[in-house]
Amino acid sequence: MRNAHTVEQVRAAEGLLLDALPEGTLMRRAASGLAFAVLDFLGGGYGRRVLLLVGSGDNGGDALYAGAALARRGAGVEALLLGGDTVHRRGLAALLAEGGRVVADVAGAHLPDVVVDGIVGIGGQGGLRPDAVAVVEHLRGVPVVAVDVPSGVDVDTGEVAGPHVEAAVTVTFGTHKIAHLVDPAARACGAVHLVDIGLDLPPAPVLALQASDVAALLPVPDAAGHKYTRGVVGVRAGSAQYPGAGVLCVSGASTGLVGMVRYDGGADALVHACHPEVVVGAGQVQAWVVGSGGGADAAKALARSRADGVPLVVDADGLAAVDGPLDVPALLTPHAGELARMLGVDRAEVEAAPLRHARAAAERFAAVVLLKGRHTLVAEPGGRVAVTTVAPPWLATAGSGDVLAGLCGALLAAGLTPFDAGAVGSWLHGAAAATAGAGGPVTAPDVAAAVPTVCRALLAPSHV
Ligand SMILES: NC(=O)C1=CN([C@@H]2O[C@H](COP(=O)(O)OP(=O)(O)OC[C@H]3O[C@@H](n4cnc5c(N)ncnc54)[C@H](OP(=O)(O)O)[C@@H]3O)[C@@H](O)[C@H]2O)[C@@H](O)CC1
Ligand SMILES: Nc1ncnc2c1ncn2[C@@H]1O[C@H](COP(=O)(O)OP(=O)(O)O)[C@@H](O)[C@H]1O
Ligand SMILES: [K+]
Repeated sequence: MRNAHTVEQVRAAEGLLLDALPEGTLMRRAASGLAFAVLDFLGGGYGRRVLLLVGSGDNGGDALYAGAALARRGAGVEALLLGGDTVHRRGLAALLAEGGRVVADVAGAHLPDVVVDGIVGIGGQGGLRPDAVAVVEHLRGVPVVAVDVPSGVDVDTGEVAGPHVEAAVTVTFGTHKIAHLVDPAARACGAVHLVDIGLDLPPAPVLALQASDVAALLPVPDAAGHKYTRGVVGVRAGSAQYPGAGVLCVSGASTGLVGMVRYDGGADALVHACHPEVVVGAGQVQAWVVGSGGGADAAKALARSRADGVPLVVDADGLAAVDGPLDVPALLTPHAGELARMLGVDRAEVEAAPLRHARAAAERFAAVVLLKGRHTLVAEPGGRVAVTTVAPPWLATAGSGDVLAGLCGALLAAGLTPFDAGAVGSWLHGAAAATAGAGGPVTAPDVAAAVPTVCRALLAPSHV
């Protein structure tokens, strides 16, 4: 599991350790991990030119101590102090003692091989300040290693208020922060490298499942069971207008993770032709998937499915009929445009603050909300959020959302909670796209077809 904690949680954990350790221990651990990451990025230290951007706080202190270590390894290290008269004094003394130097500005100077962004970390408020914006703009094109977070992003929300640092690598300490997982800030982090500094932390409000977590949650058949004990998922998706959505939703449901798939939508001839294993017609199910390509019939399909009292996945056209708290366990699967309509806001507002809007929708509709995107968010009422980070951008292709809805429905029918079904389903979906595409394009049917291959790899002994 990759855990992302809030600034408040990190400060509390840091406070406990600070009392127990000699002064400066945590910063030395952080700076030494940072220096190794910069050396790794540069492929060595000797003869390399490093520019430190140093703010007024401990984030700047980390950069200065790391700069001292890099200077000791033969790098030419310069520091631009952006905190006015305030700077981490001992960090600066360490840098100067190793032959580093302070520069007054960067205009006209040769560009360095790497910039170390120690402008601001978890103590940051608001976006980058104008002096820092000008410097960052001037250095655009030079790779940046960010200290803890790229300066200018909001650490606890993943939002960005304006110009901010775009890092090639972010080196963080103790635990991930929410900005490392949640877009748009996550897009500015580059590769995130975590340095263990010994913090003891409580459960994280935001997490990202890793392969071993998904393997542990995957429903596997009981040796003494039969198809009904594995669960039956019902699909009410597709219509005369959008028959393909019904087929794709069924293809996501019918990847072998449940004992049976029923289809009760408006495209039964095509679904039956494409999926002879599917039973056509209404009947008893453990979960319904409603709405993908459902057109005008989606509202009725939702009402019928709710009346059954079983857990639901509600997608696409079905979402328009969700107007208040749901009375059955449910997973809603909007993209940003659909979530914006549900909340009565603009799509751009959702894209700028996906975490805030996914959490707000989870409270408002009393359901788990899976907000699709580059980093898909799965938010449950109460605030816990899973982020799926494994999907390649090729997955943004028509119909792949229908596959996801069916896949999540199968996991619900197999007995997973709506939160786990959303987190595991979106992980399998992203991994299937990566497997099927192997670095190149995929279509929605390719994604569904690759799900069993992904599951097989997860169930191999190395993952269990
Ligand atoms: N916690 C841990 O476990 C460990 C933490 N460690 C490190 O400490 C870092 C946190 O250090 P921190 O608390 O000193 O805060 P930090 O981010 O340097 O900012 C401080 C000052 O910046 C200023 N400022 C504010 N907003 C700004 C802006 N937008 N743009 C520019 N300046 C801005 C503001 O001062 P002001 O200018 O307003 O007076 C504020 O007081 C953390 O990220 C990690 O790197 C590791 O060493 C070890 C383990
Ligand atoms: N940039 C991206 N990187 C990775 N995955 C993406 C990206 N953009 C969209 N996706 C994924 O592509 C899928 C598209 O779903 P959706 O918009 O519902 O398509 P459709 O309605 O055509 O089925 C979602 O699973 C979403 O998370
Ligand atoms: K920083």
